[in-house]
Amino acid sequence: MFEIGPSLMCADLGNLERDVRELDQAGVDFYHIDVMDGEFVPNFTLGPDIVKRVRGITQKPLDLHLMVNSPERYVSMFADAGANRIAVHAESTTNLQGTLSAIRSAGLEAGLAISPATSLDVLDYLYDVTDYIVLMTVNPGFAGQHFIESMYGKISNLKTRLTECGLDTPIEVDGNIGAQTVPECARRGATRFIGGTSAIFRSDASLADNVEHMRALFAQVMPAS
Ligand SMILES: O=C(CO)[C@H](O)[C@H](O)COP(=O)(O)O
Repeated sequence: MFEIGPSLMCADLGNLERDVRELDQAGVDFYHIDVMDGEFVPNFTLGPDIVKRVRGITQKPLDLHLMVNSPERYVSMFADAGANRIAVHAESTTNLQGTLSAIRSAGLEAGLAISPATSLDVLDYLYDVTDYIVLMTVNPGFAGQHFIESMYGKISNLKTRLTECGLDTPIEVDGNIGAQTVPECARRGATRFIGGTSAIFRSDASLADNVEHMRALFAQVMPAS
């Protein structure tokens, strides 16, 4: 029921293959790959060549978070590189509905990424083209930030809206997801957890141990998970 997706922008990029193989062994559920263009957010991260390389190492789903302007330009590029899911932000395109539909038409799952200050109303006419929601718990752009406390209430509100619509759309939380935040996010309805610098890529333990610690946090919420 709860899934772990390591955020590869936080991996040791000089040893990416080693990290992915170790995380595969540890049984993570998918990989989260952040794509930034230095315009939509003030940072640069990973691109199609890295997606292709990771696709050659693992069979797990590749979950892309596009923090780029006009992401519709890149859907087929990332589909060809081996992505399984692509999430985009409302603020990044003038045709959000069309972009989500194009992601689906390319055979991928379409995700709506929602920044901390963006209202959940953005979903109102998009439920039928949205396969999952990435609820950002920090402002997009950088790893290692503080969790924005008001996002707990936002997760609950989102869960309520989805339930009222009879939907079980996965809620993915991203940003400072770790020991302090996982249990409360899970209690409020998040089911996919992006593990970055706070959870998976900590230097004080092995990747496998960190995955195990995350699973232990889920068990606090739902002992049978
Ligand atoms: O999307 C992101 C930043 O925009 C990262 O995936 C995310 O922040 C993970 O890193 P951390 O757990 O250190 O916050």
